[in-house]
Amino acid sequence: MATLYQHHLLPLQRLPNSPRRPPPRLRLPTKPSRHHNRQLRPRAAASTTATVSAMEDFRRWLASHGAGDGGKAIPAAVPEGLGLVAARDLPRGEVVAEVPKKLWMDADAVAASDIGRACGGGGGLRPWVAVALLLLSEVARGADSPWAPYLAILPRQTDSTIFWSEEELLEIQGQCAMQKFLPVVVCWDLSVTFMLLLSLAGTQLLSTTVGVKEYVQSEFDSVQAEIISTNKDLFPGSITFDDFLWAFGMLRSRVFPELRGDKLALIPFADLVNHSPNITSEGSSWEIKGKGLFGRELMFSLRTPVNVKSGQQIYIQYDLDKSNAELALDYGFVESNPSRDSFTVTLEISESDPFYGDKLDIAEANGLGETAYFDAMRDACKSALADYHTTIEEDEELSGRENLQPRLAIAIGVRAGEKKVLQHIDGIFKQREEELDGLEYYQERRLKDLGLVSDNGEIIFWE
Ligand SMILES: C[S@@+](CC[C@H](N)C(=O)[O-])C[C@H]1O[C@@H](n2cnc3c(N)ncnc32)[C@H](O)[C@@H]1O
Repeated sequence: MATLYQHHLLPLQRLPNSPRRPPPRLRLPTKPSRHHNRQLRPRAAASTTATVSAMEDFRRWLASHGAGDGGKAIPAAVPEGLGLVAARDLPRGEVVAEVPKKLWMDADAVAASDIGRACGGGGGLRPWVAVALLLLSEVARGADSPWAPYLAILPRQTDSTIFWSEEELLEIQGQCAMQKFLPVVVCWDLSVTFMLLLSLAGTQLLSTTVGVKEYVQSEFDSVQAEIISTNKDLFPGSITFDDFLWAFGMLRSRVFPELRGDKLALIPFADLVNHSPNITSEGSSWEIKGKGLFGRELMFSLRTPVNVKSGQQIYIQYDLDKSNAELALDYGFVESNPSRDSFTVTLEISESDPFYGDKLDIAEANGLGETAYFDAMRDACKSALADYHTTIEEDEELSGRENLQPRLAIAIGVRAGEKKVLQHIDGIFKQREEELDGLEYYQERRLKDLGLVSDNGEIIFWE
């Protein structure tokens, strides 16, 4: 336990957004954040009037570039920050936002920019790093940027766990006991997907968040050395890790999930659409199509997946497959839907184990032949459950309280979900343990494979 606890604390102490770090110097957008953690990135004072005028500028900018679709959706302040509100009754499938390619921040925009010129078209960079650098260099240009009205309405941060303080992150701690010695490698979630993995990997939200930040830090170190420090004209103020993390967080939370790799793009206006758990349709709510003369101009077209009344907010479904931990990491919210709960259990067979081959064989065949294995799984579940500082009942009581801070609500939602999944796994192993007598033993199965035992379990003698 002590070792595992340290495993989480060590990287956390090095978290780059620690309040001990000097404040970022890049002037980031001044849209007021509804998020409560102001330590990391103190924002410039911005009055409501400034926001209203920023929104007006943004709307004018959209209209002047032919974005929108007859003003059916209006960017507006909503409980989730900003969002799209229906200007009239909209039937399901109606196009609500059309955004021409010239407004997208994507690989082509990078190639056409000074960033692209400075690094050979930007093609050598990872797509997200290239767009992140474009975003930061355009922020650095201030009012001279062609995207200035869009940049001005971007949030300073979201409730994604990458923006949480160390104290906030520790609210979700607890799950590390699963990394103790155990005989087989198993990865499981509430949908009872049974997968076999052959390496040890901590997969819970806390360690994932730390891992993501370490990854972003290493990317930052490279671009800092190779691009930022050698192109002072593009980045006149210094770019800090916090700035780079902000750009990463914006991409992570705003890019439509299907726009991956070279297609990665920030689509102003369309990226204001918020998520609702009530939208359960699998199909995509958007498409890219040709418009104008000979369909030459590419247009990002967003549709409403359901009927929306005038004045109501337009929502889409971000991703039905994401767990609550992934939603918390990418967007900074969770759902109460239990199918979003997950706890990935990653255990390993030690290669020095004298029965390594046999255990691996058992694992690969999904064989469940040893009482010890069930005991270990059940012990691991209990041990992991004991590591949480609160019980499910306490979490439920806490989550029912009024005016819960959004990040605390996320932490409670994720850790309660993990515990429910652990209890579920424990229940399954308990049940299988009780059924053990009826299961085919490994030795018996191997003899059967060799044709030495009949289906009724009798040894076949061929002499
Ligand atoms: C694509 S942006 C949507 C526009 C965003 N609301 C804004 O103010 O710019 C995604 C972000 O919106 C917020 N968001 C979207 N759907 C939400 C929901 N159902 N609950 C809470 N926040 C949500 C989260 O901050 C998320 O990271």
